[in-house]
Order: sequence, then structure tokens, then C-alpha cells
Amino acid sequence: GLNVAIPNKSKSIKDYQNVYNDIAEKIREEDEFDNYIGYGPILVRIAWHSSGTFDKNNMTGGSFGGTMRFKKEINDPSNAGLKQADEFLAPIYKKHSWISHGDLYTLAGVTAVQEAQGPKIPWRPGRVDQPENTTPENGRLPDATGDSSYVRNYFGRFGFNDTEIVALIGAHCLGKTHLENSGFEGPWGAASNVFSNEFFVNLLNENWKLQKNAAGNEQYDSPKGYMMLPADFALRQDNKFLKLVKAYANDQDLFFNDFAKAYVKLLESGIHFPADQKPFIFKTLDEQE
Ligand code: HEM
Ligand SMILES: Nc1cccc2nccn12
Repeated sequence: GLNVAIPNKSKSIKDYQNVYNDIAEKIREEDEFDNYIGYGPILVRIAWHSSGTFDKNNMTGGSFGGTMRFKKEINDPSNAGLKQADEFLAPIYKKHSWISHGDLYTLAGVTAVQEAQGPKIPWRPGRVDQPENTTPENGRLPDATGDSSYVRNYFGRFGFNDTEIVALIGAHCLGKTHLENSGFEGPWGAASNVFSNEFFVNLLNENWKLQKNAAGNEQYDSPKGYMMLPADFALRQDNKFLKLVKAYANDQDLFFNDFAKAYVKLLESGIHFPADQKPFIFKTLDEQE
């Protein structure tokens, strides 16, 4: 059923900004992770995967219950590599154990985007930890080998339209794929920890070649050492998606605006917030110098 957010009346934006700052400082401190990519990208991924179990057809899954903290969910093969994000957040939770896990995972995803020079992501607390038996079954996250109709159909489960789908996948400007996690590898080049519209620029402009990787999976590789998943490349293979890819490749502000709106919708999927609950907009560390 629908999950109703229960904001903690004793906590203000200051308390959540403290949690944001602890996460942001830890990202800066542990900058050597994953060959100096840092923890930002996997914090975005754990926030997305916590939310990506949502199914509007039966109103199950989503970030509300914080069930990513249970073995059944973190051990989903689709979540390979995310234990490192959970371990990164453990000391943050220890220090601020008044926060729910659902709020912590999504706040971490907001902090990571903003600290990577991405757009401001309005965020609302009030997710409530649910028991282990509410953990959704494995297999609700998307398949990287899907084509454009697969991708459109998959995100239709959340009620997302083409604009929201293309904007969200633009988060693939961050981090990289790891053969040991997903069976895909690369980029070997400057894998990024800066949030930008580069994913769309590369998708359009690189000279992509479909080839088998070391795990025997087909992926698109470029002479510069970049890669695209088949599901990424699918955005070029559908006219409506391609129009949006071009728009974002040519206008980073448009991408930032559309991404922020779609990311909020993703992180809040399946949750009803009180009408008078205003979202918090956090300052970056640089803005608090
Ligand atoms: C069709 C939908 C999607 C598919 C099939 C997909 C698939 C993947 C795969 C296979 C990886 C590599 C994981 C690894 O090997 O470590 C990955 C990484 C990543 N994904 Fe997605 N993804 C999708 C949508 C999204 C969305 C909506 C977001 C966020 C809004 C997102 C954010 C990320 C980030 C930040 C990484 C890099 C993680 C790292 O550097 O370890 N992805 N994705
Ligand atoms: N960084 C990254 C992560 C996941 C998928 C992907 N495709 C192109 C780049 N990329």
C-alpha cells in the first residue's frame, strides 16, 4: 500500500544539513576509492537502487522502508558493488541513528550529486524503516542488455515519461562499470566524478563499436576508451529518446533541470508526503566555507 511519510518533528533542516556535511566530508576524505573516482557514484547508485524496486502496479518496493539494509536486497546480483556504499554509510548512521535508512540512502544520493557540481536536489525526510519481511524480491532492477522498448517499458512501472527516462540515465556521467559487478567494463578513460551532460555528448559524438568484453558480454566501446551499455545505446536507437539525447547534449542547464525533477520523483516513488511538507534544499560544502 501507499507509504505515508512521517517527518521527525524534532529535526530541522540544520540536523539534515549536518548529515549531508558528514557524508560530503567523508566523500572528500576518502577520495582514493575506485582509482580516485571516489564514493559519489556508488552513493547515487544505492539511492537509485533503493528506490528502483518500486512497482506502481501493486504499490510495493521503493525507498520508504530502507530494506536495502537487509541481506536479501543488498545481495541481489543487481546490487553487486553496493555493499561498499552501505559500509561507507555505516559510521554516518552510527553518529545520526535518529535517521531512517530510507532517508539516509536517498540523502546520500542527493549529497553525491550536489557535491559532484550537479544540480540542487530538493529532498524530503519521513521514510520509516520497515521489517525484513517487507523486503521486495530480487530482480526488480533493470537489465543492461535491454533495447529502447525494454527501457521505456521498464520505467513505465514507475510512471516515468520519455523525458524523465532519458534525464535519469544521464546519471551515467558518473563512475564506471566494473566487470566483477555487472559483467561490463569501462570506461578506462577519465571516468567521472563530476556531474555533467557528458554522457549525452559522448553517446552522440563518439565512434561506437559493438564488441564482446572479457566477460563475453556485448558492449559499445569508443577509440577514446569510453563505453556504453546496450541499454545506454538504446537511447540513440529510438527517435523520441534521440531527440532528448540531442537536447541534453546541447543544453546542460536543461539536462540539470530535468534530471533534478526526475531524480526527486524516483527517490520519492511510492511515498505520500504531507501537502505542507516543504522540501529541504541543502548547501554544498563550498557554499558553507
Ligand atoms: C536502463 C536503466 C539502467 C541500467 C540498465 C543501468 C545499469 C548499470 C550498470 C550495469 C552499471 C555498472 C555497475 C558496475 O559494474 O559497478 C551502472 C552503474 C551506474 N549507474 Fe546505472 N543503470 C540504469 C539506470 C541508472 C539510473 C536511473 C541511475 C541514477 C539516477 C544510475 C546511476 C548509475 C551510477 C551513478 C553508476 C556508476 C556506479 C559506479 O561507478 O560504481 N543508473 N548502471
Ligand atoms: N559511467 C557509466 C556507468 C554506467 C553506465 C555507463 N555507460 C556509459 C558510462 N557509464
